[in-house]
Amino acid sequence: MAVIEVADLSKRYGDRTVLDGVSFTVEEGEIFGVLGPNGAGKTTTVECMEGLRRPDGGSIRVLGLDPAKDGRVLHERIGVQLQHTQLPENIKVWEALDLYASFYAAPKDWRGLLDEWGLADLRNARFGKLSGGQKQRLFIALALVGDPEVAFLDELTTGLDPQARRATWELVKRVRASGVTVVLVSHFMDEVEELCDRVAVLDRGGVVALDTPAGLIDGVDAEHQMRFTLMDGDTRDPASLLGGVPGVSGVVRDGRRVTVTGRGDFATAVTSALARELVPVADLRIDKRTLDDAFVALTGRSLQL
Ligand SMILES: Nc1ncnc2c1ncn2[C@@H]1O[C@H](COP(=O)(O)OP(=O)(O)OP(=O)(O)O)[C@@H](O)[C@H]1O
Repeated sequence: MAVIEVADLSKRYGDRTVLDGVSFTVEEGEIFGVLGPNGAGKTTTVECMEGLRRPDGGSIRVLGLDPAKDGRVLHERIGVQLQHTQLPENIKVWEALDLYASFYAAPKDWRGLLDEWGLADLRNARFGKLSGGQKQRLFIALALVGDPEVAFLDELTTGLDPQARRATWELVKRVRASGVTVVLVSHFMDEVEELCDRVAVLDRGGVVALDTPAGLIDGVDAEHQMRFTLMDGDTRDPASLLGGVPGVSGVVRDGRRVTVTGRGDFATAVTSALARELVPVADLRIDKRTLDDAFVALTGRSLQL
């Protein structure tokens, strides 16, 4: 069942169009990624879904409600972690939770959230003293204090070190496991690959692809490589053995190391050819295609900053 339906969304700032014909649906219980480079319109898109910005065209339904008209009712059913959420440096963790709980008619008991999100020991800590990872834990707890059906998490891991990022990913999985649908805004490929069930790739104000991360990667016909090592004393020429294998576009030998470049499922065909010709090899490696390859194929640019 779709919990969010966005159809033909458009948004202008002054005479500048930043969203033009954006459409997608988010299904109940999924982690849905909105991926794109800086300025692509990700935050504008989610803030229209949250009722924080008014679209200029198109329609949005979140839990069957129009965020622009039913904002008050919707507010009770969604949780929002804004990209630039800030709290006073001096506010204590429990005070922040208590404050946010007061925004909702039927909030969760925030004492339970303290335990659930590993904040119990920090309940009297001041916001300004928390580490980046601890702040994100608090922001997630704040987004959940209203007991939402949908949580919007915007650029959750920007500025965190790798360990804190991974820890935050586990938290996002737990949010979903607790039955909350998650809309995750990100410009990190690895994050989206790890967390999202489906992804809308935004570029220059439009959706350029909408698929699972694996589907996006499989849809890319980018060249990639496989490498292996020939046995000592094997003098056969790999280029003549493998040059005609379907999908292969290049074979380079450097000593015993061989690198084969190709497209599609050429690696399976190469492995079969090696077996057929009774060529034993070692250290066989196939370079993984990534979501970044998919992004480059879709937009002509890399998203890696
Ligand atoms: N209130 C505003 N007034 C004018 N221009 C704006 C406003 N908000 C955003 N923009 C512009 O609209 C474009 C889309 O911004 P948006 O924040 O939605 O993109 P984004 O994909 O979320 O980018 P980022 O990853 O940098 O947050 C950008 O060029 C931005 O400068």
